[in-house]
Amino acid sequence: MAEGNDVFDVIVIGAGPVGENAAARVVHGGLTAAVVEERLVGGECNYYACVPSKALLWPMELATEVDRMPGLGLRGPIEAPAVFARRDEVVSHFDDSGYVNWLEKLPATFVRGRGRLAGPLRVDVAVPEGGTRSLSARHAVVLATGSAPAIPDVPGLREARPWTNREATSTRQTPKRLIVIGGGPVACEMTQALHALGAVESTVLVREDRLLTRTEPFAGELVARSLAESGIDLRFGRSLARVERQANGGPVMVQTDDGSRFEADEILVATGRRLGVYDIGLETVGMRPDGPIEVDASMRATAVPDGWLYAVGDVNGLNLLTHMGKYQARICGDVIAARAHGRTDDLPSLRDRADALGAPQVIFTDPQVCAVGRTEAQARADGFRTRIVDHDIGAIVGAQLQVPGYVGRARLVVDEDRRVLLGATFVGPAAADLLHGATIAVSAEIPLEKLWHAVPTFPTTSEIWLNLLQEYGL
Ligand SMILES: Cc1cc2nc3c(=O)[nH]c(=O)nc-3n(C[C@H](O)[C@H](O)[C@H](O)COP(=O)(O)OP(=O)(O)OC[C@H]3O[C@@H](n4cnc5c(N)ncnc54)[C@H](O)[C@@H]3O)c2cc1C
Ligand SMILES: NC(=O)c1ccc[n+]([C@@H]2O[C@H](COP(=O)([O-])OP(=O)(O)OC[C@H]3O[C@@H](n4cnc5c(N)ncnc54)[C@H](O)[C@@H]3O)[C@@H](O)[C@H]2O)c1
Repeated sequence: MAEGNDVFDVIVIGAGPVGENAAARVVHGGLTAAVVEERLVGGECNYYACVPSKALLWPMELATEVDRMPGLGLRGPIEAPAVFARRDEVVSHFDDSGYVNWLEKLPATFVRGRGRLAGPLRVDVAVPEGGTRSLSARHAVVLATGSAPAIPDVPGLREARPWTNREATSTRQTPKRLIVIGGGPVACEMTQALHALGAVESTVLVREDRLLTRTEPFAGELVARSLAESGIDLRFGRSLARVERQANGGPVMVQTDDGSRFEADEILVATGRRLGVYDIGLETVGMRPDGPIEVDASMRATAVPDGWLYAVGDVNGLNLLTHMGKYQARICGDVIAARAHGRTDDLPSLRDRADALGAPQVIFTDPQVCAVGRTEAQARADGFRTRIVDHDIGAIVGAQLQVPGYVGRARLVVDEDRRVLLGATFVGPAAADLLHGATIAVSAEIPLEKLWHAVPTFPTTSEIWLNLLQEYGL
């Protein structure tokens, strides 16, 4: 291979949180790296997903908590312009120069443009000034191309220029009448945020018969109850038949398969993700863009001979969550460095265990939905002899002190043969604080008899652990 300025040990395509972390670990491991990004360094997560959505949600959550506490209370509605201004701050006003500096200081070489594989260990970058910059890698190419919003193929939907997470999280104005399509985390979080910020007439059209279908059924039920109590109109079992909006703008009309019609100022499509496998040159290395990039536990793409291609984050479809992608990126960067230096590459820390155990996730609705590991249904489907332990979080003194009238529920999924936790779910206000204990218990497979000695403090909500273990029979 010809050596020159554009030859690096490793090339990372995509500089979302996951690509950035892969590059940092590669450099930390003593290798050189180039990072290619066509849009903003920081990725969907930092500008149009996790970070801005939470900036829009926190005020709603705080306001709700304050309103629940006797003696306090919100005076007047949330001031949407102030919330949008703070959102703009946390997304650095959509300026990625801070992240670019961080990358360059690693040090890594930053290349702005669209990257495409151009055969083994080669990447062509279509640069903004026109033309192509050809890069070569000595050891590995890492795909961290993430995902983009998926828009279902419904007559008139694209022509109606719907909002996706990108418009919803970056808006500076709230539509008064909003229709949301989908019942997953994006639909639930963004409906609540926008409703609190002025979308007074919000309607959610859900294809299934419940919200958040990947979580325990009671999680979707509690979130649905909360949405309905705040005045959000939830319609289950509805599929889109047709969407219409005049070419020159105006209201949008949605017809569902049962013939019902809904009208709103804006429609938000929250129907999942299109993985970043298209137009990235997969065919030049014998692959096809027909699904997630399948990887082994060291994040190496299984379809490519000689093991030089890796895929981390949303693009491998394992768990579409920032913290899981970053975990994979740490493994991937360290494995690449170990292999390049001829060091042992099969240490336990160099293999992905967490994805298969079940990723921890917090859905930042009110109530929060916090889960790790398997649900009851998943555990049974996977053939475990399973026992379920449920408890009302509202029965815990600490929970009632913190949130008067606390409504919430917790569930442990126990593997009866090994007496370890397969999963845990906590739903309720501020329940996120309970999750990491569960994540440790599930990932370390701590026997319940040992967990019994992890004494929760009084009076905190963590005493739910004591009640759950007592309920189990300890
Ligand atoms: C509204 C919303 C809220 C979310 N909230 C949370 C949350 O609270 N917590 C959580 O853990 N997860 C959350 N997620 C999921 C999270 O955003 C993703 O899991 C995360 O962004 C994945 O990171 P990534 O780096 O793999 O991909 P991305 O963030 O999508 O970044 C990929 C990057 O690659 C670039 N790219 C793609 N193709 C190319 C190419 N060919 N050449 C050059 N560059 C390219 C893109 O421009 C992009 O910058 C949320 C998602 C949404 C939509
Ligand atoms: N706090 C968090 O951790 C957080 C927040 C937001 C998103 N995320 C992650 O981002 C990813 C994307 O979230 P999402 O909510 O967009 O996707 P999702 O796949 O979780 O949910 C999509 C929803 O849209 C529905 N749907 C799909 N196609 C449809 C169609 N053609 N017509 C009508 N409905 C349709 C599905 O039935 C489902 O209810 C997920 O993996 C999610 O976990 C995480």
